[in-house]
Amino acid sequence: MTLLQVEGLSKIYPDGTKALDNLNLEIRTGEFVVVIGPSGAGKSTLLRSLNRMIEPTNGKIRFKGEETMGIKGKKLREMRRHMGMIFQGYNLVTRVSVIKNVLHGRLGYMSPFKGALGLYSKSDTEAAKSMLQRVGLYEQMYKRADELSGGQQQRVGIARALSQKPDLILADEPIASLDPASSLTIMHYLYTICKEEGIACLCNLHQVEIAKKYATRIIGIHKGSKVFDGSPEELTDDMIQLIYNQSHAKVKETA
Ligand SMILES: Nc1ncnc2c1ncn2[C@@H]1O[C@H](COP(=O)(O)OP(=O)(O)OP(=O)(O)O)[C@@H](O)[C@H]1O
Repeated sequence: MTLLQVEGLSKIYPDGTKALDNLNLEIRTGEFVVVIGPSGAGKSTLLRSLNRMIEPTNGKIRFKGEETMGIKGKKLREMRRHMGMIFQGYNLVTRVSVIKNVLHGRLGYMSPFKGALGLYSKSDTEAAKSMLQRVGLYEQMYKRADELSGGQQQRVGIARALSQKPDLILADEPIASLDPASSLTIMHYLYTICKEEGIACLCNLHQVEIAKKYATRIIGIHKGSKVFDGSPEELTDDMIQLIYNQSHAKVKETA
């Protein structure tokens, strides 16, 4: 089933940089899609345009059957509840506990008053504990977030995104700040939990080998355009060369 449909998405930044150029994309329920492409290709701009952290210049975005371009206020907040975001720099509130960071994923479901006072329900708290169990951090839940290693902080980031009960996770270079071993641990948790929960994931990565290991589908972007859309098997070495090095006019789109 189609979860997200993007048509003709473009983003021109105020300084004239064309970061996305008429991009089309479809994500189905439960897919694990990895976006690759050279630095500056527009990967972050794409992810952030989908949840409207960045305002696209043009195009249509349909999420769970609803047009999301132009929606504001309550409707935008409701849409964002269903799109969890994972960041390269984790974006935790480092001075508060691990479990509080996970509970922040519930803020979109609470009144601003209850949220400001941290009045989380018992069931939210129990769910947060169970998320932390799943990412192997149950024992660390009352530590301050900044007492954890980078890899552990990113596991908190995953648990926080999951506590939103999202249909889609947008992961913007989730392993770019981590060593190779921690990177694989993070990808393992992200992939496994998304699969188990039936959550779709759109993940930007620089590491092509890791993309091929986990993705059910890979999208290659170059200068803001989609130039490859296919299975990991279809992403041959020649195709990788073309995505990273050459004019996308030569790159065959496979889907
Ligand atoms: N706020 C901004 N204002 C102007 N140009 C921007 C802005 N943010 C990004 N860009 C430009 O838009 C283009 C796409 O940037 P983006 O960060 O989306 O690429 P990326 O593929 O995620 O790169 P990287 O892999 O290095 O993170 C680049 O040319 C970048 O310099």
